[in-house]
Amino acid sequence: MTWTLVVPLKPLFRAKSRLTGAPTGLPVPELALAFAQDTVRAALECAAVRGVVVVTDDSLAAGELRALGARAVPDLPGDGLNAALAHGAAAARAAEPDTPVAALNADLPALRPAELERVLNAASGFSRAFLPDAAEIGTTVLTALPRTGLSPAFGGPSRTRHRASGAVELPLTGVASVRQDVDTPEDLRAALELGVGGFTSALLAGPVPGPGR
Ligand SMILES: Nc1nc2c(ncn2[C@@H]2O[C@H](COP(=O)(O)OP(=O)(O)OP(=O)(O)O)[C@@H](O)[C@H]2O)c(=O)[nH]1
Ligand SMILES: C=C(OP(=O)(O)O)C(=O)O
Repeated sequence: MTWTLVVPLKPLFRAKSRLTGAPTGLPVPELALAFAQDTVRAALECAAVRGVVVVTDDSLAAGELRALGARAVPDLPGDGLNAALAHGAAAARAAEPDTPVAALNADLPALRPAELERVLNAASGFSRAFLPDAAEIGTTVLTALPRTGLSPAFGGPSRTRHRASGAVELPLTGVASVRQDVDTPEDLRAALELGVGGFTSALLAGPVPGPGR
């Protein structure tokens, strides 16, 4: 079974507000874009993924993520995260009515394709399933089989809401890269320990000094 992933991304100028003032000293919008690029690139390298639909109103991010092979669609006007996910799932199924769909956060810079494949393969046994984030409060992946509504309830303590909605919590170990979302400077440290992808690591390494500098 191969999945269409729906990746929501806020406009970069308001994304990742909890990283403002982080010791990296880097502009937060640049970090948010690099996280999304690493997330989408790893997702597209996953053998269980047939495509990625990014939902974003940010034209710069849409262009960069299309360049990696994702499809990008704008948000519905004024609706927020869960509406964006439902809209992305509908766009995916308008193109491919029988695809299973999975919401995936855009802030997983350490994501490893093989770990994502384990999560999606485990999810294929349940009509709806989810993976809690590393903090065990939120959610990083929510899945729905063909002809099943995604019914996303993301935002803050979404683990409890997804469980209450009937989605099955996947009891997996060894998938830390799929669970490590980055909201705070502490999360970024944890992601760096796991090993982040090339966009984030290049940004954190800074520009290569030119001659005479
Ligand atoms: N398309 C879209 N994506 C959203 C929206 N709100 C949040 N997201 C995305 O959903 C995921 C979780 O978002 P949040 O935790 O609310 O926001 P964040 O930018 O990650 O972090 P904070 O600003 O620190 O809350 C991230 O990938 C966001 O970019 C929205 O209104 N539209
Ligand atoms: C929106 C969510 O994530 P975050 O931890 O980024 O707030 C969530 O987990 O539902």
